[in-house]
Amino acid sequence: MHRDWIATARTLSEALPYLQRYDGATVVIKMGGHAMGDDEAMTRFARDIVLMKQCNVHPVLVHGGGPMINQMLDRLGVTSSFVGGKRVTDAATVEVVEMVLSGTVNKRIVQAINAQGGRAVGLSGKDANLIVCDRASGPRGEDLGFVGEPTQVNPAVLRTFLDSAFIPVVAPLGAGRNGETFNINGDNAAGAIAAAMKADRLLLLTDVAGVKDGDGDVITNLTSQQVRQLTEDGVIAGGMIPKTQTALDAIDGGVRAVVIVDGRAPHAVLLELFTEHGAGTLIRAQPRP
Ligand SMILES: Nc1ncnc2c1ncn2[C@@H]1O[C@H](COP(=O)(O)OP(=O)(O)O)[C@@H](O)[C@H]1O
Ligand SMILES: CC(=O)N[C@@H](CCC(=O)OP(=O)(O)O)C(=O)O
Repeated sequence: MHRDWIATARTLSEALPYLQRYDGATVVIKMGGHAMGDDEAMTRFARDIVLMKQCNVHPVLVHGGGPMINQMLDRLGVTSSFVGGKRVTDAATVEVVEMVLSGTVNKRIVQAINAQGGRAVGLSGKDANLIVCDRASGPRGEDLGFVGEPTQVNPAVLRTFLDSAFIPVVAPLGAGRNGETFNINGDNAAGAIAAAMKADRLLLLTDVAGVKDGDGDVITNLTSQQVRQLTEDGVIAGGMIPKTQTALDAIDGGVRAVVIVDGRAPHAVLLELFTEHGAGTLIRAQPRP
């Protein structure tokens, strides 16, 4: 029994250098719909976020919710398709997307954090013009309807949260210049916010252990150059393309490092930030010295 207590104390003690390294840091965390899991997993995630904030590491949460949007569209009998990893979004679909993301999904996360003693505040990219968008188009110039490409991010509202106990939770919607509402891919929204805030870390929580090589093994460290090569070789494909592209854009935009990590793994965020057992794939501009 005593040995267990000592092991627990040692784990806490070993967190000190990480707590010092991240003191006052801004960490943007994107939680994909597939990574959200059941209520127990959500509670665990929420507790980790509250612990981070308590340790003076400032989380800015951005969420997805693709599977939840699909469920609601099914219930309403609306079909939707994807081009280049983005949902083709007509006027009726964007109404459903906003309802699900800003409503159900956003408030589920907000409530989970607040139930753990945090003070989460839900926002979307439309609040305070946080994310202003132009129309995005597909890889071959396809019309995607109301899908937004973030062109101007105004993070002032998020900065006010950094100096307070509040934890912002952002739904990936954007404001158009002519009053439109735009649906933004969650990874894109998180990357744009992380770059605008010059975040210390961007964590992309997904449903795989990290970026895998040709043999299916997780690559723990990648440079921007290696990401470009693996994409050219077709090893990085499908849903991993927008994620790694977001990582490169964020690094070009001044984010120090991006980690793609398995959000289904218990305490993935804590392990990544506060222990030497960082999981997933770390992408940075230069290789580690
Ligand atoms: N090299 C790779 N390493 C890991 N996953 C990859 C790779 N290439 C393609 N993928 C695919 O990318 C998917 C992750 O993207 P996606 O499903 O869009 O995630 P999310 O829903 O979390 O945003 C993985 O489930 C996997 O099928
Ligand atoms: C334009 C676009 O594709 N938007 C996404 C927004 C949600 C999202 O990104 O959800 P995940 O992170 O769970 O995939 C969509 O409509 O599904």
